Amino acid sequence: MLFVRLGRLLHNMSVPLALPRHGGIIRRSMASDPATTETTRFDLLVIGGGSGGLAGARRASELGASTAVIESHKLGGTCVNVGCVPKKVMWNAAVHAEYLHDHSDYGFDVGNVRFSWEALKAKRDAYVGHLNRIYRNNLDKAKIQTIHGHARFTNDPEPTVEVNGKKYTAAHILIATGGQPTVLTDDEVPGGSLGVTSDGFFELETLPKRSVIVGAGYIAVEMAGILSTLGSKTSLIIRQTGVLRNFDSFISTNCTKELQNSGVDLWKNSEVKSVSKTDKGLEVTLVTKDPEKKNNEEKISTIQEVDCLLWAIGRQPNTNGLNIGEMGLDTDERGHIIVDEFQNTSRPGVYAVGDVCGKALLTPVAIAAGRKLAHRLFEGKKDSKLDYSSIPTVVFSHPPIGTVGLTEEEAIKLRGKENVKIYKTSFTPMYHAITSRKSLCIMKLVCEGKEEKVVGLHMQGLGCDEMLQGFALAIKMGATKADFDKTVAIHPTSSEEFVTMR
Ligand SMILES: Cc1cc2nc3c(=O)[nH]c(=O)nc-3n(C[C@H](O)[C@H](O)[C@H](O)COP(=O)(O)OP(=O)(O)OC[C@H]3O[C@@H](n4cnc5c(N)ncnc54)[C@H](O)[C@@H]3O)c2cc1C
Ligand SMILES: NC(=O)c1ccc[n+]([C@@H]2O[C@H](COP(=O)([O-])OP(=O)(O)OC[C@H]3O[C@@H](n4cnc5c(N)ncnc54)[C@H](OP(=O)(O)O)[C@@H]3O)[C@@H](O)[C@H]2O)c1
Ligand SMILES: N[C@@H](CCC(=O)N[C@@H](CS)C(=O)NCC(=O)O)C(=O)O
Repeated sequence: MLFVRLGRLLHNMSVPLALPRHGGIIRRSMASDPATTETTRFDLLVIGGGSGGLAGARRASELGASTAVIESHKLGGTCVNVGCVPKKVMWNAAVHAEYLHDHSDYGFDVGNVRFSWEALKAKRDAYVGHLNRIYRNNLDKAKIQTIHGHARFTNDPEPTVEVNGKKYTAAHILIATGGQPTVLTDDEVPGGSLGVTSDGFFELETLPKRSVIVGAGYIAVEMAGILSTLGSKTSLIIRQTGVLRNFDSFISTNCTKELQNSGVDLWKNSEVKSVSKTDKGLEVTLVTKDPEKKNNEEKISTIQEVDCLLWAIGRQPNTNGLNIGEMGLDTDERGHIIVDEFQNTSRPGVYAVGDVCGKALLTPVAIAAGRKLAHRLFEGKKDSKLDYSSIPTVVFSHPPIGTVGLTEEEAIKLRGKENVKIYKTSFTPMYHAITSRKSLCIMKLVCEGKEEKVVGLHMQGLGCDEMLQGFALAIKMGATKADFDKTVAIHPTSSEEFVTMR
């Protein structure tokens, strides 16, 4: 420990040195001399200051590793800057807008309520800026060196990274570069570049009067909900007949209906053919297939005066410019870095976590994988790895969706229909007993085997976002339907339905 403290002290002073540290690592800190050809050495070098990179770096530093984080943009990565955090602020605003419709049913006369997108955006951006500073302070407090710039692997024999002309290496290099929204080129869809992605959504200075969103996943559903609820006339263009097709079909079907019920103009079996700009906004031309017609008849339609066209069609890994090909790192067909269950890449001493690996693109997954890796590398916990099964996830739709474990379809495929028992219910939550606006709550338990182990839980309804974490814990612990039944209900809540299902 003495070595570690001394090492950190000297490191902070940026003094060239050769100091044996735990693991026999020699580090030379030359960062203050731009002309140097020397390579600065750490125990852990993290590329990407987003969720996975920051969490892994901070845990490694707590465990005594000299650590640096390289970030090309803003600390906090996608989640803080253009993901979960600003999205949740917008969702919260949309929930306010939804509840306004119920105020008179609950006896409030709120008069003429006005909404200012500009005021909301200013407060949201200030909060994000505050988080950027907190993350910077956290790194400084942990004595982690922050290197600003774009990292690129060099051709040195030992894995080495170059940033702004300086070289850095480490016993362990973690790639946590995340991803970015997929964009369509003008060759793929003429005029497609006139649209924005989720990154552009967070730059919108005013509430678009007319929005068109393309996609059927998390982001399309969440942003269609936010825009529509806040008052933008919103069309959602999907290629198939429902959104969230990877989710349990109960959820996919219900979410598709809820979007329509809430006023989103849904275009099924449709794709954007072209986009053009006019004086009054964008003109989005769609082609809609009629699956009923045997000859695959197509209909062409145009949505006019569009202020915001938003592509939400998936994300791709940030590996461009990293020079990983030269490093000999294996990637899949979509460019994600292939890792084993311990986050090892195909090159010893180089690891990857988070979105860049393409598996469960969620902040807590990146964080947990980064932390588990730090415990393995710097605490000698050789079995430390993230269990990727039964990861709970929430879609911030209206109402929200919570889901964990196997879908009914997956359970049947894996275990056979005869070994799967389904319990489900759908009801109007008591909140809506006295409101004219209604939304359903739907719940499903997927149970397996004679003991009816709960292997999947899926729900959409008011409060489902906050309801999921506890149930996810029970499922992780191996709860059976009998355990659910043994648990006394909490009344009057929606969650009580999960422990009284028959
Ligand atoms: C709109 C939206 C909403 C989301 N909502 C949620 C949600 O509600 N809940 C949830 O769990 N997840 C959500 N996500 C997903 C979540 O944001 C990601 O899973 C998470 O941020 C991934 O973390 P990461 O560390 O892998 O990458 P990132 O957070 O993307 O961080 C990667 C960092 O690496 C930097 N970088 C890239 N290349 C280089 C380079 N060569 N050199 C230096 N730096 C580099 C980038 O600038 C970036 O800061 C959302 C995503 C989006 C887009
Ligand atoms: N609440 C959260 O936790 C949260 C929120 C946002 C994002 N995220 C994470 O971020 C990831 C990325 O989000 P995402 O919504 O961009 O991707 P996504 O969830 O992977 O969904 C993208 C969907 O868009 C459709 N699509 C793909 N290409 C298309 C094209 N060319 N034209 C039209 N539609 C197309 C596909 O649906 P069809 O095949 O059905 O057409 C595809 O499933 C998510 O998977 C999630 O892990 C999480
Ligand atoms: N509850 C979380 C922290 C909150 C969180 O998830 N923060 C996001 C951004 S708002 C993150 O990327 N955190 C990285 C980190 O905490 O190291 C945890 O400690 O695991």
